[in-house]
Amino acid sequence: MASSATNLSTPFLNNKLSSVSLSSNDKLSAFSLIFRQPRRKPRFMVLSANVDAKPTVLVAEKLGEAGIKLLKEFANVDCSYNLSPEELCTKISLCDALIVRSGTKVNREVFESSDGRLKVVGRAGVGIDNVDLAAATEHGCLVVNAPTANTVAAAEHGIALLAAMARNVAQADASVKAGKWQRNKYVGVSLVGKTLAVMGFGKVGSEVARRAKGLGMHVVAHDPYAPADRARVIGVDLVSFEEVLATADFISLHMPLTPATSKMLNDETFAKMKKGVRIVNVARGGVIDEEALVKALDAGIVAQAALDVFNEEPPPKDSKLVQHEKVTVTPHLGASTVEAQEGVAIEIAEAVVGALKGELAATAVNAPMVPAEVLTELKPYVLLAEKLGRLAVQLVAGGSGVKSVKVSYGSARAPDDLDTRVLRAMITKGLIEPISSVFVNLVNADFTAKQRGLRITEERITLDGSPESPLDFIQVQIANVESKFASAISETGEIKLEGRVKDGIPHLTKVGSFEVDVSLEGSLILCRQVDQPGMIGKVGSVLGEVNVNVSFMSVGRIAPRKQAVMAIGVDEQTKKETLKKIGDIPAIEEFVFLKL
Ligand SMILES: NC(=O)c1ccc[n+]([C@@H]2O[C@H](COP(=O)([O-])OP(=O)(O)OC[C@H]3O[C@@H](n4cnc5c(N)ncnc54)[C@H](O)[C@@H]3O)[C@@H](O)[C@H]2O)c1
Ligand SMILES: O=C(O)[C@H](O)COP(=O)(O)O
Repeated sequence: MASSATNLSTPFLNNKLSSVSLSSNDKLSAFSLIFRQPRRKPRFMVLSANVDAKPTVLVAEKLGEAGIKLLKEFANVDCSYNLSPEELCTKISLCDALIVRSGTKVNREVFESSDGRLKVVGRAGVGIDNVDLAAATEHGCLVVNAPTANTVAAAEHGIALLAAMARNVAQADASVKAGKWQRNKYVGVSLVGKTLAVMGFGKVGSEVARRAKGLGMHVVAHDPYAPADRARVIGVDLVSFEEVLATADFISLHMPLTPATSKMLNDETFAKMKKGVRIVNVARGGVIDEEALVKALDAGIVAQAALDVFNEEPPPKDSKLVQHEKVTVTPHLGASTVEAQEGVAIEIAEAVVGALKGELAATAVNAPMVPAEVLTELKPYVLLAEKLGRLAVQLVAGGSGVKSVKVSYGSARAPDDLDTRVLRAMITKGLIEPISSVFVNLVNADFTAKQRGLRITEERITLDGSPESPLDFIQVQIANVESKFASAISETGEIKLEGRVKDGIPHLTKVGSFEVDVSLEGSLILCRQVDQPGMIGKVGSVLGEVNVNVSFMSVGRIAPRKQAVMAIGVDEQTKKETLKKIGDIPAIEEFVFLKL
């Protein structure tokens, strides 16, 4: 038996074991974590579902009809466009899901106003810079997007702007409509043979590159995270930022807006560009310092720009950039084709409905991406994990303050073949929910634990044997606490519980140093007694007298006629008087009632 312990600082982004320190004050809701099989395509991650009522989905921006139809099959759909921030905050407390495009700011206030009801935000498009992801996570709200359906539309718009800019299409059009005929003024530049630098070689960037090659351009790309083989397949060289600045005739921007990309094109970088460079932006306005661009246009460093996106949308009417004669603009139309909008609407409606049903979400933005097959396999262990957490925390004596929890996973699988993030989230849920009003799910588990100062350390125990099942046992230990049930304290001084899955059902198999075997269904009474004949009968008849059904009983003892722990599974809530009667049985030394 070998063991290893790991401490990782970004647990949800890592596929290995980790430790986290974690709290919060949300409301307990009717939502629960449910795991189901994917319906059609492999999906990742799961969420919560309102099991009581038809959910309400607020669609705050225009969405394709096909998506609305899908939503209506499952939910009450409120299509309210052009809401003011105040109106959005007022409506949101009545909604389980919200669907937006890029025009709605889903900020912290929106999550706070939802008062715990909002469970899913669907971004009908790619960019999620208008959604406060940190606030969503803190409120246990899943954010999903529709990352693929508008890729081609955005790439086509990029190419449309590139060509229109090079040939002055918009300016010439306006001139002819104004009654002029200025053939000499609108002489353009050719694309063929020119160097196009694609910045951000992701979905849209690579489609732009593919098309630009078809136009005979020499295409290079800058993207610190792009795989070299993707570039090779398209026939594009990945180059440094400096090289882009020095060599590009055209620059097309396709990165997300992040702190690192904000104002990436600024006074300093414009100064390094090849004189007469032309810039296309269908990514996000914020990646360009707009004032710096105006200066670079005036100075002739930048010959022309074609912009679909702006720092502020819509931009101010008197924006120097928009009004600049060398600038072609469109009102954030990259994703706006009939085909893309139908596709995006379907993609986001499916993701939101799936998440509300508790299915796996392929496009979760703020939650771990765990493959569906892994989740399916872990399903019984997920229940076991939550129940062990739930039991362990109920064993802590009041005032002890749980700070440090160690979880050990015994498995014959290779160390990198067991993703424990979901299990850790469920143990966290079990540990926190019984002692607070916080609703914990996969999205906010680590965050909630950290907030509460709860440190969870994970340890992997590699066992010999068949790696067929993912786990042999899970152990949960709470250190530095007193217990209501002294027998739950192990030889090493922690509250210790161990559980296994038997025939698909979670079982409690160890309490402190005592081996027991009780299926974790209903509720549980643990008694410590002096081992002697007739104890099972005595406790059983006290419960029978008040019609409490015993589902399971198991006795674990150190040695015959010495101390023993009896674990009794009961279906019903057991009254205090009945528990007192059990405690009054002379051989019973201590007992505790635990809700599962
Ligand atoms: N105008 C529109 O209507 C429209 C439509 C679709 C997408 N978009 C925007 O286009 C952008 C790209 O979308 P996508 O679907 O291709 O996203 P994507 O995630 O597939 O690609 C983004 C790429 O940018 C790269 N990147 C990240 N940081 C970078 C940096 N500092 N320098 C260079 N590259 C960096 C990433 O590695 C990734 O490969 C997003 O900002 C998105 O919001 C706009
Ligand atoms: O990020 C995106 O998907 C695009 O910017 C499209 O935004 P839209 O949905 O507001 O058109």
